[in-house]
Amino acid sequence: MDKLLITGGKRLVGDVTISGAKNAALPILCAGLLTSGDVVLDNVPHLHDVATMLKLLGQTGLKVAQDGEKVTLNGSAIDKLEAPYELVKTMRASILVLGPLLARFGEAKVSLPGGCAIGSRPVDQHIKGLQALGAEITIDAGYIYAKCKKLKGARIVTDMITVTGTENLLMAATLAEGETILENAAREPEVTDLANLLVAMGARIEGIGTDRLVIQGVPELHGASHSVISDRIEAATFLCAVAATGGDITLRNTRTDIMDAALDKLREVGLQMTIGKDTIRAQMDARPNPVTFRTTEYPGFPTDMQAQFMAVNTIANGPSRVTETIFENRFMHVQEMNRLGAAIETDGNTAFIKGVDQLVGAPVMATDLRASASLVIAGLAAKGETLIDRIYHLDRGYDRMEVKLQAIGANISRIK
Ligand SMILES: CC(=O)N[C@H]1[C@@H](OP(=O)(O)OP(=O)(O)OC[C@H]2O[C@@H](n3ccc(=O)[nH]c3=O)[C@H](O)[C@@H]2O)O[C@H](CO)[C@@H](O)[C@@H]1O
Ligand SMILES: C=C(OP(=O)(O)O)C(=O)O
Repeated sequence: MDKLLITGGKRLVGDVTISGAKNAALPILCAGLLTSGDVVLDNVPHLHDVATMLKLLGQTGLKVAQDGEKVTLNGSAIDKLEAPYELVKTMRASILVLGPLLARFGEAKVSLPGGCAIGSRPVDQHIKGLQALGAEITIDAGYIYAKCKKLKGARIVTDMITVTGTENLLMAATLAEGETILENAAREPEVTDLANLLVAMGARIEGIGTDRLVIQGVPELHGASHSVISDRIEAATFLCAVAATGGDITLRNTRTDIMDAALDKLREVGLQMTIGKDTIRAQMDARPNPVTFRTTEYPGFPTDMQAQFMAVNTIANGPSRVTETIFENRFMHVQEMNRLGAAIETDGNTAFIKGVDQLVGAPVMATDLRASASLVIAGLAAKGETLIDRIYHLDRGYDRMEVKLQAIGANISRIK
């Protein structure tokens, strides 16, 4: 199992090119199931989750051609309407094949994803929404069996805002008969990116970017080309890294208009930023200021940045408070950060961080994707060596993070 060895204390200086967003690429790849035409994608990140999704899609009979960041999908010969447990268990986003397969072929069998390190993460809203569209759904032996003659448009109000739930229902509704209204829809930029691709494929969607999506179903969709949006979480992760270590970095291929909540907090931290059209130059020469925040749905502060900001707070010049409202168990990094000398206490969904003068390197264990990234940030700022175990979590969602960090001066290496 690969590990990362970091010797902390280096300032980060240089350029980082941000990759396409994992959370946009995964639903967008599933949109390839909706048509027999070619879906030609660019800016697809090199991630384990993308490789897993391509494997899963390939097993359905979807043809996949990959050339670097370009991926071409062709769904003219899909014959296996299934997502098996072996793949779903390694990547929850596999649930995103359910809506498209059902809408186009009238049938799907998808393993239930189950919980994960950050929470129980049920998919009841995906199921409830598809049932409202007329699907018959049964659950047996860990699998969701979904069937329908033809999905029929309906008004769906989800109990909570769900990102992949919105994406699944949106994809299904594009091929349903008549009008579907998705109320309480997620407004995350990754949902918008998917919706833009669907429109390019011939879908009729109004309200893109709002919490009310109105879809007029069409009999079929056609092929299209699309470039996946830049990863706002990867970009903000590198900004947190330089806020913790000090330095002067420039991010390229960013989308600064979809990062307001994180950028506001980074300004409060003391990071000096010069924002260009698709670049951010970030300079830091002082100890970070502490920032207090609570995670909420977009456009609020993203839960996927909570752990990385907590890493910055551990060495800030004062106390801070972090409240996690999206997932019930997303503080697994706290104990590991405390092993590095941080002073964090938790009470329910709130963490109280003191801010210490210096972290000290130690062996730690990554428990989930963003927890891994936060430990990398903490390790870069710590004195001495930090060895991070179980970095397969990091590889799920960051495109060669250690290579990008090496290029800006970090002392980090992968141990096989
Ligand atoms: C692949 C992808 O895009 N993953 C992102 C997506 O995950 P994901 O789409 O799984 O997260 P959701 O937005 O669905 O989850 C939000 C909350 O709703 C709950 N819920 C959700 C669906 C449902 O049917 N029932 C239910 O109870 C979840 O347990 C959670 O507490 O959005 C999260 C919240 O921004 C991000 O952290 C993930 O990085
Ligand atoms: C929680 C995340 O991803 P996933 O939904 O794929 O587990 C994440 O990207 O931080």
